[in-house]
Amino acid sequence: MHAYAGISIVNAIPSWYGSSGAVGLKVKAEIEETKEREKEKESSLIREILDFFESKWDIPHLRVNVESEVPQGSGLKSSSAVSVAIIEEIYRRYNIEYLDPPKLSAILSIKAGVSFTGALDDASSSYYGGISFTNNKRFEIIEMREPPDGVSIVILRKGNRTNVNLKLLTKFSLTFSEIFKIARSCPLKAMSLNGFLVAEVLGYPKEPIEMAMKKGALAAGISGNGPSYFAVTKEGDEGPIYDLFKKFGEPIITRFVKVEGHN
Ligand SMILES: Nc1ncnc2c1ncn2[C@@H]1O[C@H](COP(=O)(O)OP(=O)(O)OP(=O)(O)O)[C@@H](O)[C@H]1O
Ligand SMILES: O=C(O)C1=C[C@@H](O)[C@@H](O)[C@H](O)C1
Repeated sequence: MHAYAGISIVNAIPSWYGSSGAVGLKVKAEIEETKEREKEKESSLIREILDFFESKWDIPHLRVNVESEVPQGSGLKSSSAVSVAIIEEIYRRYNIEYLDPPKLSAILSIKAGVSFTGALDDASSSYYGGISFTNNKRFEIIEMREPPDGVSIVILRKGNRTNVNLKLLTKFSLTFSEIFKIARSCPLKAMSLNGFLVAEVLGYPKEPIEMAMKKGALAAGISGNGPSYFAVTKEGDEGPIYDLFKKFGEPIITRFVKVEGHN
């Protein structure tokens, strides 16, 4: 099964309220049965998911193959996409019905230590497409919404996040919960506010965001906990932002993904 990478509208770490938009970069996961698992080759997240299923259901040992269009440690929701895709594959293959894949992904991501809040916002957009609004503390999807039409997204993919002090974000919980309220009526505005604040607090350069806005982007920011940047433009207006981002790395142009639903 494939799931989607995503960009942040509101980072949930400070206030537990999060919002994420699915984009057309895919993460595919396939499972195959194996005699022995090679646990030392599994990422902590994959190990947690396989251990969970083996402990609860009588299923064979599995090996997971992941093909991803986004690098790990990029802030582009790779971990949530990998986990919802594996969970869905296992459900389908062994006819298991349990929690919705995004909810189970959130629980197992916390257990695996790869997420603070479980990132239900990321997992929901990754699995269903569209834009998610979630309360991660309550494992609650508040709303799944269609993304805006007629826009393109230019992403500056950067991987291998180095140590950033995510605890600093929690000092700004009130501001982020206000940004979440703004996101409910104006996701594009919230993306930029979130992006500026995340960059400021975590110490990422704000230049790519500021310059993208000056060049006419509708929104720009940092995704997740960084280090990837993105900008939203009117369809057809990507050129100047693409050229700008090219100065900082290898940009890619994509679109929001509409709500597809797997249910
Ligand atoms: N392609 C992958 N294959 C296997 N495991 C992965 C993959 N991507 C992520 N993971 C697992 O998820 C963990 C966290 O991933 P990562 O730091 O990439 O999160 P992210 O989703 O990019 O970040 P953010 O939450 O800021 O968007 C990794 O340490 C690894 O255990
Ligand atoms: O670890 C987490 O809980 C999160 C990480 C980032 O992707 C955030 O964007 C997300 O909202 C929550």
